[in-house]
Amino acid sequence: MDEKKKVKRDEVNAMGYHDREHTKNVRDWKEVFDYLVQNQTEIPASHEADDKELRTLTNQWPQYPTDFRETLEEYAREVEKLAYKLLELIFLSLGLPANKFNHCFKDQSSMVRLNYYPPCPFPHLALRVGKHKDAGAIIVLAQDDVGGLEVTRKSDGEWIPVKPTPDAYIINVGDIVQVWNNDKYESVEHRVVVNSEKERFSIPFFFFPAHHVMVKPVEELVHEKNSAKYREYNWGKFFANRNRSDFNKRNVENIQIYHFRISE
Ligand SMILES: O=C(O)CCC(=O)C(=O)O
Ligand SMILES: [Fe+2]
Repeated sequence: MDEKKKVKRDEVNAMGYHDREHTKNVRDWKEVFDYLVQNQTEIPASHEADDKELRTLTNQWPQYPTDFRETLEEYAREVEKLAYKLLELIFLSLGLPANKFNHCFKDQSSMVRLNYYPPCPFPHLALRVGKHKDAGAIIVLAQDDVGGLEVTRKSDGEWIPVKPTPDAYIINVGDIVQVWNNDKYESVEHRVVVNSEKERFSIPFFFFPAHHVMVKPVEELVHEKNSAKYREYNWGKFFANRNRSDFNKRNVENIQIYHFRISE
């Protein structure tokens, strides 16, 4: 049996290998291996608001290659340090204490994803990853030199390719940072377009807080001229809701932070 099939994810444990992800209910052209930064992590068992049950996710590691686990765990530890640093710089830039939100990541639900995008013979019919905004706090993305990542330009909504820069990460602000700072730094909409000839690898690190964290605009930033733009929401439930289409295509729209927007 393929080594990857032995660590295939299932309905109970979302970690490990899979090749059937959907973004906004459309199947993506890729294979994925997901692992948590904290080997065991609690998340809500369902997206239902009044269901308090938790589920423990555990990493699944293949036996081969033998140094796979050790290498990836070390990678996660190092990128986690960078993510904390970036978060601290964001808060400093807003005139707030650098470590203001570090406690939210004590029981973090952060994960790393290894993306393999095979060449796609039907480039007009598929996307490697459909358009979306990343839900977490910060995303540290490593990619190879193939390209395909695109972001929307705010002024006119055009898709702009992000040219790969050797040995550099792409840093994305996620929805949580956007809500914390009340829209000062916005999470960008992005997608990955297919390539009919070349395969592509990318490794995003998703910096996610603990499931119980309630996300809302930081009080110090909210005042008469800058009223809170979002109602408070629970991270774990948001994430569980977002992942509802992981296994099956659904007819529900994905949850987005604008669903928590306070109308002016
Ligand atoms: O592969 C990439 O460059 C980005 C993937 C992505 O946007 C995601 O997994 O959220
Ligand atoms: Fe993304």
